[in-house]
Amino acid sequence: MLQGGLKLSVNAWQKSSFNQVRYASSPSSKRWIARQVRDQFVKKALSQNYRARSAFKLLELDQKYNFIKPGSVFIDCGAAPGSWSQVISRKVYPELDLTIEQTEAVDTKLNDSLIIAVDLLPIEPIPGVNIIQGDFTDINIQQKIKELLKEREVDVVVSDMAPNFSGQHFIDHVKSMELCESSLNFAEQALKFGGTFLCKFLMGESDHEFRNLLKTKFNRVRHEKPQAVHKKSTEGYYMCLGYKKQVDR
Ligand SMILES: C[S@@+](CC[C@H](N)C(=O)[O-])C[C@H]1O[C@@H](n2cnc3c(N)ncnc32)[C@H](O)[C@@H]1O
Repeated sequence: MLQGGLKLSVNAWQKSSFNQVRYASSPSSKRWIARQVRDQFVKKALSQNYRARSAFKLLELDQKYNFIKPGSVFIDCGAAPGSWSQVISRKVYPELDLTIEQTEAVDTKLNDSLIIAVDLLPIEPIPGVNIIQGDFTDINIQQKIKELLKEREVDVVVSDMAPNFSGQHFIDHVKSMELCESSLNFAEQALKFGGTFLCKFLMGESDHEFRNLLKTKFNRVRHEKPQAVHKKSTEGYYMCLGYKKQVDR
């Protein structure tokens, strides 16, 4: 996540971050801030007014697979602070200048797109995005999503959900796979035939099992590690195309 307000210029932000490095209390926070200052994706996010560097993970995947299209229905799970929803909103409402942070409501009837973003944390308003605060794994929250959908089928479910890190890799991996399963369960109910599912996971013992499950449900499943993922990170993404929805006869 980016530190500092969106309105800071890159230079001002760098200057303030250098000061933070000087005054940071612990060595690990010094290292974190120093890494942010050097990070090309942090700089790009600031200059393009994205709320987090992770925007560039979704942009890279969309450039490769071209699945963010106007007129589609999107669910963004684990959306805070909102950079993936910003990417989707800018792509599906190209008529609007969404590079400028706006708080007033935007007429989303420009086309048939629908974007629903869910997170445990609050998300500042994003033009064209319906925000739900709550636990995505809670059926009451999933019911709220269904109410917003009004029986529309979903084209794309993306999940960038990450658990609170315990620091113990195995525990974090298991929690991450639970979030993946929850988003897949929801996707199975909501996606249309041929729909797309993208989910983040932390690599570990059971990711292959999950991948095999995905392969039974989608025509194409690819393991992706976009450039904006830190090299040493165990984070990966499953990009799943062509949902094989069972159609009732
Ligand atoms: C890496 S951040 C997402 C960044 C986001 N894609 C963006 O580009 O701004 C992971 C998010 O997952 C959320 N999260 C984790 N567990 C969740 C849950 N059970 N329900 C909803 N959100 C959850 C966290 O609150 C956190 O904001």
